[in-house]
Amino acid sequence: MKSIFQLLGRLRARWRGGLPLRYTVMVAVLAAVTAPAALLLAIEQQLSEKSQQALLAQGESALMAIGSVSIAEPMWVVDRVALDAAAQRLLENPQVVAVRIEDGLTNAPPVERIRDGYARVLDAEVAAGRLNHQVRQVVRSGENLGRLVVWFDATYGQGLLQQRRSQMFTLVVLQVLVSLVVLTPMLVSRVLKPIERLKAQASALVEHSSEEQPVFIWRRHDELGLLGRHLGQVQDRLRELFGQLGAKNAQLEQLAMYDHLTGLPNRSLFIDLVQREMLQARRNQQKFGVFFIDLDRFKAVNDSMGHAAGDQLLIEVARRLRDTLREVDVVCRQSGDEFLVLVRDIAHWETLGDMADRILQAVEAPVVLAGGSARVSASMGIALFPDDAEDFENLVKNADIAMYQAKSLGRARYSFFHSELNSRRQAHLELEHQLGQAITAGELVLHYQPQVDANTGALVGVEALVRWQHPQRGLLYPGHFIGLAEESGQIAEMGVWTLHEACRQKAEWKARGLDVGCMSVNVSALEFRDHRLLDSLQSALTDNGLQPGELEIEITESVLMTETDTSQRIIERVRALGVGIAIDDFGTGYSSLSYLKRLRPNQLKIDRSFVSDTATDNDSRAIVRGVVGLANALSLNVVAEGVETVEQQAFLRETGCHALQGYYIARPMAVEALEAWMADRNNKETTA
Ligand SMILES: Nc1nc2c(ncn2[C@@H]2O[C@@H]3COP(=O)(O)O[C@H]4[C@@H](O)[C@H](n5cnc6c(=O)[nH]c(N)nc65)O[C@@H]4COP(=O)(O)O[C@H]3[C@H]2O)c(=O)[nH]1
Repeated sequence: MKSIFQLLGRLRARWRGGLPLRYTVMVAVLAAVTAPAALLLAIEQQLSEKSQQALLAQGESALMAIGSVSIAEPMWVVDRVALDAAAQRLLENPQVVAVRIEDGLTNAPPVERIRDGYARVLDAEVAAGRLNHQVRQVVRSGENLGRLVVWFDATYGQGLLQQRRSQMFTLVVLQVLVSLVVLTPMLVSRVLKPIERLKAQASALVEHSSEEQPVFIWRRHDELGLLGRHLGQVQDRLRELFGQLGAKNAQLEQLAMYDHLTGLPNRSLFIDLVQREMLQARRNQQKFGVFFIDLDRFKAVNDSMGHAAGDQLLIEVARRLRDTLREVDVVCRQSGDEFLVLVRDIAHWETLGDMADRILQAVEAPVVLAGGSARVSASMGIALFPDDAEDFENLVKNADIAMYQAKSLGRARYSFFHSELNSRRQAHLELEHQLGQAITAGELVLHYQPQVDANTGALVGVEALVRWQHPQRGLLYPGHFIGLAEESGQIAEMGVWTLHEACRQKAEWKARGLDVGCMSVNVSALEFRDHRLLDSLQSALTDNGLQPGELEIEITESVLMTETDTSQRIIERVRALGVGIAIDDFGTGYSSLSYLKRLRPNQLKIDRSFVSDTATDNDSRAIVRGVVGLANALSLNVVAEGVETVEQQAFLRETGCHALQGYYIARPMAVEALEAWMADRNNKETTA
């Protein structure tokens, strides 16, 4: 019982939730066919019952009338045989159960005819309502001859009705069946199947995927056909949109997972790959390495040759890294000029070292760029899983620390991670942070190194060299922080300060009648390409009232020789301000004589390395002679840097070098020391 209720409950829920359409249509067809038929049947029953009764009643009356007339003559002549035959005829009527003819003229016994089985039960059946009996007087010529009594079967009508009912029912069932047989295929083919097709078409739309879609062709011209065609159009449009979406998705995935410049995996994808590698390495008890690669001097190339060249360089480096590594290794561009490499499945430490060497060599080969060729190197840090760290962040952090170690050891090399490197890296970061505050805190100072006339020894200029008076570490030289400032971009602010301070000091000396000659200020590659340089120079000159020829900027040869058109434009503007140009470290880069002619600097500074070797190395002597000859030919001034000995001084004098700078003459000095040095020389000259 309980399960029946449950079933009913489920059916009700199903009904509420909606039957499938084919069942609904079948139910509707059944209801539409059977309900009118059933109604018709019921009404027909009602009507025929009433009309049947009336007909039977009429039939009984007619029979009584005919019967009484037909027996009147035999009664009159007392013909009992004829009476008996008449009674027998009446009994032939199926309604009639018994007939009695009573003679009222004679005392003759009545003529009786009773159907078998009713002989004794007539009165009881009448009492039970199953028989009707009717009495009719037999009259002839106004004389009452007797009575005709007939018992009729009261259930006779019911039987007829029942028979009629079954016939009607059979007809209705036939009609229902015929209707179903005719209607069902029609509904199925004209409605249900198209709806099923529409459903399949709509499902295909809902489950739209990139896979091949079924094609639905509609030839019908009714509403369903129209709907199908519309769905088809929607499907086509969707297919088109999905196609576009797929292409966009692929594009987005590429953007999200790969570096757009180099096409290498980006950091997100790299993290994913390293984390998978960790799972596998743990399972198989394997090791793998992570290289942290940072390009040395990339900033200088980028700043001096422009961003397009920088991009070109990165693309080339990425290609070389990819070519150098094995198929199984992964190289990713982490940011800017930093790359990460996942070196899978390593058997020995030496494997890593060999790979690192190959990478260093590959990166160091010259790269031909649009504005000339450039050379960069790489500093690399190597951390090993699981020895150095067991999670991605620490693994990369430790490789980064090792990379800094490689950088501080002189760049263009690799270094393995060791935990004590942590503290050095911390110190480095700390220094970078402190440098940001050093300018505002007034911790930067300038020292000045004299430049003297090679022949007379007269002071012709001073070079301003920056120092950092660190509150804890004492006086720091540029080697400790210029690279840091270039990497962090703080060099721009530092450059502006240096320029203004050097000009201020020059103006102060001038005001006090001290002639230090031309003031030379170093300008880094980044500052040289910065459009603010000209404003900075202009304001430094006007703020301090300096005249043309009193200020000179030193730019390294490599900076000037890249993007020479731009360099030339900058130099022309600098010159227009009355500021001189000296090419620093001359001879160390690739000098092109034609560019030198075009750029026309005021002065060449022969690099210290050549000067220091002049005592022992014939080549260096030849180079110095060559540079001096070249400068003379182009009417440029030549300053030799790093003069440390009297022999070097003598040689340089002999070559025709114009000015000398170096420890032999004087070290870079603070303002007071320089003033004392000048006073001392003046005293000596006076005494001499
Ligand atoms: N061994 C030896 N060295 C000598 C001798 N004579 C001079 N020097 C050193 O050589 C460097 C000359 O400067 P530089 O080539 O422009 O090279 C400079 C320059 O490129 C850069 N620098 C210094 N000050 C500034 C600055 O204010 N701005 C920029 N952008 N760079 C600066 O830092 C570099 C190093 O500067 P310092 O450490 O001051 O080192 C100075 C100076 O102390 C010598 O006889 N023997």
